[in-house]
Amino acid sequence: MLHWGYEEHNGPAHWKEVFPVANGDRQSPIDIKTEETKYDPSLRPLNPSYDPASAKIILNNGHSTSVEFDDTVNKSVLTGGPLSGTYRLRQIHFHWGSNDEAGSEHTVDGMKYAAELHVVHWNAEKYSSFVEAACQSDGLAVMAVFLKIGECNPQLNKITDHLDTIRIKGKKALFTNFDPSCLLPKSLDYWTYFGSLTVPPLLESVIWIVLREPINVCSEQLAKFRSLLSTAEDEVACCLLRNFRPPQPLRGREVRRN
Ligand SMILES: NS(=O)(=O)c1ccc(S(=O)(=O)NCc2cccs2)s1
Ligand SMILES: [Zn+2]
Repeated sequence: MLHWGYEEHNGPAHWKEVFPVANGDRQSPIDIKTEETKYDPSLRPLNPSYDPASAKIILNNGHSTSVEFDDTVNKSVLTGGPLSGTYRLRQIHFHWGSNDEAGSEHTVDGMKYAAELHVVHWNAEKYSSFVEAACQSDGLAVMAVFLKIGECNPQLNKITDHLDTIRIKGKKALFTNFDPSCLLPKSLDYWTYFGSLTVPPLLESVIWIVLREPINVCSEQLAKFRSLLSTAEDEVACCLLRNFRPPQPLRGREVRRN
């Protein structure tokens, strides 16, 4: 496999050839079987606290589009929920499918949503860098939000309005004054479990926090993500039509809910 991606020749089924942890016992995403989740009274309310000035750039890295934040200080953080300590906001990004019938990474009783937002944080209290944290079992905390097809979402336009300026892999543009809380649903009720990055290097360092309430987006908004290119300037243009990893074996893990 040349470089990992989401096509037949380099997609999720091939990743284990370069990243053997793909067959590990705490891989993500998973199918959440709601009847088997366990209520845990020790779980606290989630407490996201983000400063819009922390937003820096919007980027097409060839695998997704992300908004990168200034994570040199504790200005945008997530505390509470299943977390002990303060996790610092690093970036947000999306996963989507080639049509509205599939696109989310986590599924709920086998049901696929149209897309999924990931809000990535790292344990800046215990570790001195993101990359160090990404190698620790409690290093990262990713909040996942399901996107379902319905009314257009004016907040999402803040992202999709910029996608035509970063069509090509590697392109980035200034992007500030953005608080990702605007993309969270009313309820912050969640499921939580121990898992991994859903993209190579698939490191098993993520405390997953999956919000139970989806947000609405419309088909036209999702279509804009599919026009991003997974290829750079000097390559034959190829659209990033889908970028979700399918659910992985639970391997006896527990999924708790608040
Ligand atoms: N789908 S997901 O939430 O699991 C993420 C995808 C990419 C993420 S990252 O930007 O944090 N880089 C991950 C890293 C690269 C090298 C060391 S860690 S997190
Ligand atoms: Zn992701």
